[in-house]
Amino acid sequence: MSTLALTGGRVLRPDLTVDRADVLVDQETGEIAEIGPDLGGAADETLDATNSLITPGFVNGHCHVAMTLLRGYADDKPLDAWLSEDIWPAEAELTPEAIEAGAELGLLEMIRAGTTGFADMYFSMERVADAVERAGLRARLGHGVISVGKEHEAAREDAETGLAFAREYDGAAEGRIRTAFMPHSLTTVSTDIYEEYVPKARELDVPIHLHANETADEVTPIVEEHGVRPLTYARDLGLLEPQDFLAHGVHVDETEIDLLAETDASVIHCPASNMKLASGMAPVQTLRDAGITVGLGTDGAASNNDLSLLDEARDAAMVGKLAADDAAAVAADTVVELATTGSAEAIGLPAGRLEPGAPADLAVVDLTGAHLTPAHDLVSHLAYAAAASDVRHTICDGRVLMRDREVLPLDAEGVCERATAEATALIDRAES
Ligand SMILES: N[C@@H](CCSC[C@H]1O[C@@H](n2cnc3c(=O)[nH]cnc32)[C@H](O)[C@@H]1O)C(=O)O
Ligand SMILES: [Zn+2]
Repeated sequence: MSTLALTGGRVLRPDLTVDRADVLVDQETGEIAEIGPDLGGAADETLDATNSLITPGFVNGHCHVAMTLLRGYADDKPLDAWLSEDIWPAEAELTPEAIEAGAELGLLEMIRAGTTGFADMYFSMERVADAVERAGLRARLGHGVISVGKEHEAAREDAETGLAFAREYDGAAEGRIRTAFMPHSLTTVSTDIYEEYVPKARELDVPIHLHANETADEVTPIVEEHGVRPLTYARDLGLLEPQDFLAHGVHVDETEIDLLAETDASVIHCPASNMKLASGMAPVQTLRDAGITVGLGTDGAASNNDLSLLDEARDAAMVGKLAADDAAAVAADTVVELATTGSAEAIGLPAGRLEPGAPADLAVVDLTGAHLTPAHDLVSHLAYAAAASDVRHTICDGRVLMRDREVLPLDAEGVCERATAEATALIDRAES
């Protein structure tokens, strides 16, 4: 077997305790072979982890990775106006080449932030899948289906594209890519499309992922049109199976929380996007207390405006306390779990865990920064003080994706140049 050893560091165990140990990775299976003292000697390749913490790789439960092209293009507006006045007109000019360039930029950023897995909803997803295959991460990918503003046949075609992608790409990139059927939201996809396509997605046995209960403006029309709360409507459409996951879940009432707990569907909390678009605050502590699986997502870079799960963890803790009016709510260990195993479980990808036999999806965080000194509690540092730029090495499926801040599978300079050129041309087309 070919082996990789991470030596001289500390490891964050699944019970969130920390101790000094080396980690030996079997690069053929992509799994952790052994954790213990002095494992460097016999390994084929070594990564220095001195003064560093080895953690499970971070998992981004909800993203639109190619939206890096629109980072900073339109800010400071609520969801409705932001999408309809700025984002959708610009997205109408996207080409498959632009999406691939934007996806590569996002993947570069994610690797540099210690992210090893993510869920993504966008279009031209075969180009996103190509970029993921090259970059080496794991992903749950789906074509975002929208019917609003389209003739019925055009909406059906969009849904067919979504099904075809889910069918053809599940298991791609040696199994690192999994798929889902991804209707955009409960208000942007019509009831008849749901009625026709949810059963078809079930036949493929892929999860369903959608935006739900993100803003108060989305709740009212559903209650008015269907006479029930959005998640009751979703359940009636067959949308809340255990493998399904919803982005946001900000405006959920008690009956909807009960429904999520009963059905076992998961919620991806996106605190930065929710704060930036002033959508509201998800009741994260209440969702967790109800036994609901909660993950953490950045959403797209245009509503965040970065793709760092460490930032997101800190935001989740801060806003979670405010929402619960309780400083003890959404504590440090909770957000570290949300950013790793919580997201992985919600989106149905294997999670990195510091134990033998687990996938070697790892991030190595440099602890020498002034902002991480002293080191009373490393879980606290991950939750409240560490930044994406502290991540030294990133490993996914046993392969080193970043070594000492150098991203190996991608040419960082070329990726940034291409993305800048595509983003500039995109905005020129959108505004001409
Ligand atoms: N096939 C669709 C594409 C949908 S992709 C998913 C969409 O979600 C949009 N989006 C990004 N962030 C959010 C959010 O927070 N809420 C709702 N939609 C979002 C994103 O801009 C993109 O248009 C089409 O032809 O338009
Ligand atoms: Zn989104």
